[in-house]
Amino acid sequence: MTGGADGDLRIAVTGAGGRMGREVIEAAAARDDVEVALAVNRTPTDPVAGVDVADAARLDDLLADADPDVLVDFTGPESAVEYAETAAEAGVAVVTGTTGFDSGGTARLRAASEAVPLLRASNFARGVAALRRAVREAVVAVPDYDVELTETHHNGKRDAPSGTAKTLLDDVEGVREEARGDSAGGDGLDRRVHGREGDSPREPTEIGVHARRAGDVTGEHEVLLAGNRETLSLTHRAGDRGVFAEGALDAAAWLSGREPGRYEFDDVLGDGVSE
Ligand SMILES: NC(=O)C1=CN([C@@H]2O[C@H](COP(=O)(O)OP(=O)(O)OC[C@H]3O[C@@H](n4cnc5c(N)ncnc54)[C@H](OP(=O)(O)O)[C@@H]3O)[C@@H](O)[C@H]2O)C=CC1
Ligand SMILES: O=C(O)C1=N[C@H](C(=O)O)C[C@H](O)C1
Repeated sequence: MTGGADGDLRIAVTGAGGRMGREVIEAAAARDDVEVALAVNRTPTDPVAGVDVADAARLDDLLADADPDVLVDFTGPESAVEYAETAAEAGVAVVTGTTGFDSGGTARLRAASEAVPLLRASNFARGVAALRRAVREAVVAVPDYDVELTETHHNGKRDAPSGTAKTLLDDVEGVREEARGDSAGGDGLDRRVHGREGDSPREPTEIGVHARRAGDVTGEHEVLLAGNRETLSLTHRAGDRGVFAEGALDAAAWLSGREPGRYEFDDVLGDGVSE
């Protein structure tokens, strides 16, 4: 790990007043290898875990003053892109867990990653990394089974389906396309069906996607694979947001000092997902 004079990783946190921003600052406070050099928020926010929160509109000047190693972002898709571009101009690496990017936002993140290392992940839980592997393996084993994905989140979540759901769907489609010999690049036969209504039966190439929003559920993802005489259900449940914050800090520590480019959470975990 690279970092400040005493060897600590120095991070900047955007969205410091949000659910995840607070969690990241609290997780950093609980570690002795990470220092929060800067915390910003769009709207005025009281200190978080003793860390003052500055105005995000001044991010460029504040980055120049604080000179952090990595910017850790959990905000919204528009702000995440703007913050990543500001960090790239300042030569600061970026970890973003924000979800809901459109193709334009994704392209701008890619451009930012030409200047600095940028790691984007829809989910920083190690269990989700394991779930992805298990799902890919299961789909290889039963490529003709029906697949339905259900995700459940708290009632404050904006984007649907979740970023993790989209990642899992990409994984399923990639494996199924390969099994069928479809051309690579996501133009295969599979069709995502969001919810269901009407009177026609399910097509084999449908992948059902169901997004539930209720109460304070941190985050649950279930991939159901079903043949005619058996079902296989693979499920991850996040117990609290600390699991995401810890993963994001691990990613920041791993990313600091790397070459510019795009990175994923799997790069951090290597061959294993255990702590
Ligand atoms: N990858 C992962 O492991 C995880 C990813 N996430 C993702 O992280 C993101 C944030 O989630 P969460 O913390 O629950 O959300 P919150 O709504 O609790 O917080 C959002 C934060 O982002 C700021 N923000 C939102 N939109 C803008 C904008 N347009 N300009 C500037 N600031 C903005 C808010 O500022 P303000 O206070 O001013 O409103 C707030 O600080 C989501 O995309 C979510 O899906 C969440 C959990 C885990
Ligand atoms: O908004 C959330 O809360 C979460 N968002 C991420 C997603 O969209 O997949 C990760 C996690 O499920 C929590």
